[in-house]
Amino acid sequence: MTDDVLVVHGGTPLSGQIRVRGAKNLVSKAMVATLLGDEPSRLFDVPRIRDVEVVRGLLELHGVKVSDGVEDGELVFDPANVESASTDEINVHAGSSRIPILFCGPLLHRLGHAFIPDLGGCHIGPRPIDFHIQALRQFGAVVDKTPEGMHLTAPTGLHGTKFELPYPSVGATEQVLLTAVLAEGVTELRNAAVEPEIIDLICILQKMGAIIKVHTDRVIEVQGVARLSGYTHRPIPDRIEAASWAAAALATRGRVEVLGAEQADMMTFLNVFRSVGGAYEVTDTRPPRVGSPGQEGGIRFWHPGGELRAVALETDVHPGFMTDWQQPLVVALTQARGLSIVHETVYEQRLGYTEALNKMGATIQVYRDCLGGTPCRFGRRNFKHSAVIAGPAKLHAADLVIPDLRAGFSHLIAALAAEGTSRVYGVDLINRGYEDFEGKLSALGAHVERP
Ligand SMILES: CC(=O)N[C@H]1[C@@H](OP(=O)(O)OP(=O)(O)OC[C@H]2O[C@@H](n3ccc(=O)[nH]c3=O)[C@H](O)[C@@H]2O)O[C@H](CO)[C@@H](O)[C@@H]1O
Ligand SMILES: C=C(OP(=O)(O)O)C(=O)O
Repeated sequence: MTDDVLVVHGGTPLSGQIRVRGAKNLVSKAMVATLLGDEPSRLFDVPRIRDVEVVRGLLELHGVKVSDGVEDGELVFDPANVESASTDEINVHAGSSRIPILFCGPLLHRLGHAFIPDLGGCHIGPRPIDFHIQALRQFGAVVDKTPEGMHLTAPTGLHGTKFELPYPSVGATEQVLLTAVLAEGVTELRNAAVEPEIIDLICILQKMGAIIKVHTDRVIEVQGVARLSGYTHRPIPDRIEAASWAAAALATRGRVEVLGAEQADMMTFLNVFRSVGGAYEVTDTRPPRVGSPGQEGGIRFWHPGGELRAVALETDVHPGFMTDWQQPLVVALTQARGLSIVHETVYEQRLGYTEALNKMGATIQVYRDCLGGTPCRFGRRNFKHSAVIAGPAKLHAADLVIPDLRAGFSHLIAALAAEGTSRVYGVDLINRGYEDFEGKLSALGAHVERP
């Protein structure tokens, strides 16, 4: 742990330009989808993050040849020789990411069996996989949970089914999509998640030859096909990373242009950002004309001076305010005048990181009640899932230990906004979802160093 520490000299506004590439929460799934094709696939703008390494490792273990393409960030996947891998080899990746659960359908289609290691991901609630397992069983999979991981077979193949999600889970929706596309017959999924990353995954599957209809009211219908080809795809940019840098600009009273950020995927965040008192400008996103270098677009975020305003917000499924935007934004809310209220309705335990902010001088109280909005699933279950943030607070330096990905980035923002020198331990965790965050911090003029 001692060499996994970043020394942050706070108090300098972040200023400059950085670029975001393909979304962590799409790219990893796009990589899994390559298993479904009988031809190579090509994915652009793949960020160098830990989750991508984990999925690449798992694909390679299963015989997919992964190679670099011509462009920086381009990967080519050849699934011609998909084969079984040993449980020991697969278990090397146990606990490292949530994506392995999405290998179930594709491996069952390609091999007739699958082994899934224990999942990782952020510790922000119990994160059960009951919807995944129920759906897979309905498709015809036999699921056997053992102490070493999960074994699956499909003795009579996978067949289309009707399934209604108790909650619009992103992962379970992707599980159904990745299984239904090659299943025999029609699948109807009700109460599906419709996050932009899911729509982009549907675009990829459609490019491969899938027939997927997105109806109104969260209903998705998939008509299974006998084979899928490869795809060529440029993924949607990472809207969580973009919002994280926006929050960092606001908390440090700085100005950051996030090249690649897409307005359409961030509308809800932009509304809140403006309500708090942040300013932004969507920069030119027109595609370059043939023969001209063109201008890469993005969104410029800045603190316009004066005081920030408290807001009340509630995290929700798309098109609501993303839960993954919550932690970075709360740091900026510690600087807003008045009482801000944040009601976390997606995860039971995503407010633990506020203790560290309080240690730095913030005043944040967490409550078990559903504050400021509609009662949610957690209100009667005794989870501290609402926060009241009193501001503005003068943040001071502290020694911090990063608990998870987004909380980790929020600790970093707090240290940058605070006066004095903080030591942030466990920063390598941030590499799971933020490409070259240290390089980007330096590009934005942050004073950070490895001891
Ligand atoms: C790799 C990835 O894309 N991660 C994202 C994905 O996570 P992930 O796909 O894991 O999140 P889900 O949308 O599935 O989870 C939402 C809620 O549903 C619950 N649930 C989910 C599945 C299940 O079988 N049973 C169940 O009860 C979860 O505990 C949680 O309370 O969507 C989340 C919600 O936008 C984001 O925060 C994560 O960044
Ligand atoms: C919760 C997150 O990711 P994961 O599902 O990979 O843990 C996140 O990206 O904020």
